[in-house]
Amino acid sequence: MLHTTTTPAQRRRAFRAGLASDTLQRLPGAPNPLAARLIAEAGFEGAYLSGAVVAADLALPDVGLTTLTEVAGRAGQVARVTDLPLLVDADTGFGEPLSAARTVQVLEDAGAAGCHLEDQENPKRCGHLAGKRIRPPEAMERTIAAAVGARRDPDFVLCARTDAAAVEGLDAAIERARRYVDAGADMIFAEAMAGAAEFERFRAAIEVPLLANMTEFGRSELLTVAQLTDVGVDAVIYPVTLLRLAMGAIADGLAALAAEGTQAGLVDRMQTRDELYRVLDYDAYAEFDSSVADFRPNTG
Ligand SMILES: C[C@](O)(C(=O)O)[C@H](CC(=O)O)C(=O)O
Ligand SMILES: [Mg+2]
Repeated sequence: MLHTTTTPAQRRRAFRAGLASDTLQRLPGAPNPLAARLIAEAGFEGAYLSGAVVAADLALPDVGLTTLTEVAGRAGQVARVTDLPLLVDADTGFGEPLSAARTVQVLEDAGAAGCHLEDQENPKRCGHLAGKRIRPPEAMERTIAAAVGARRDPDFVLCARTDAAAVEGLDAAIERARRYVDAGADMIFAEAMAGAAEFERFRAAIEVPLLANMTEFGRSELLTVAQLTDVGVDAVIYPVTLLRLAMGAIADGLAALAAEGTQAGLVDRMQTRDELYRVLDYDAYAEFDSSVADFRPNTG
């Protein structure tokens, strides 16, 4: 039935083990809990909760409008239906260091395997846009230290994201990453890298796992799993990929429905009722029901 069969602690250990292995941990962004089921079935190592997707789903831009409650609520909904570790985008931590500390605990309670905090000033924006403003590294170090200190499960992965490359240059971004690791970060998210060579520079400079963001229509060349593995990246997110695919299909479908006056021509592109019920494990619910009580007339 539709619930995780593992504990958050087990999923965090699995995530840590995956990051320590030679296999690139591939984390597609789950636009909803149902999609997380498909991500698991397709054999991915983990799932990602994108702040951009949580915002876009609410028809909001990704400029720090969403709250911890909204993000944690979504994280909890996704985490409870999958055995995959879930990495959550915690933006800037939703406030000052004390708030970042609370964010970590709330996301632990939601069942996440880890989260990332970024060094942008509020209001933050997508890391692939121009005009970003970066906090002083000392301020980010305080946030990381607070987050690390608040964590109750030492396996909860605290990832520090630096947006500095686009603002201060690659050397400064790498220097920040070093400092963030010293402050306690378990993983570094090198945001908006142009290509493989930039990841290589980060890789040579830091010891902890390195995360790449393969978001479309951004500043980064879309590197393959083989290319990312070659340069020593440990985890990759495809944060908005599934939302973009789904919204593309929705827009096309609406246009066709409006033009044709029927959806009949679209049916062969749809997930079928049978397939939806299979993913939902519908039969198991029916069986569960009948094991509790027999609702057929004239029995029992
Ligand atoms: C990774 C990211 O933080 C997200 O919220 O998914 C975004 C993705 C995007 O806007 O394409 C980002 O800032 O890179
Ligand atoms: Mg984000």
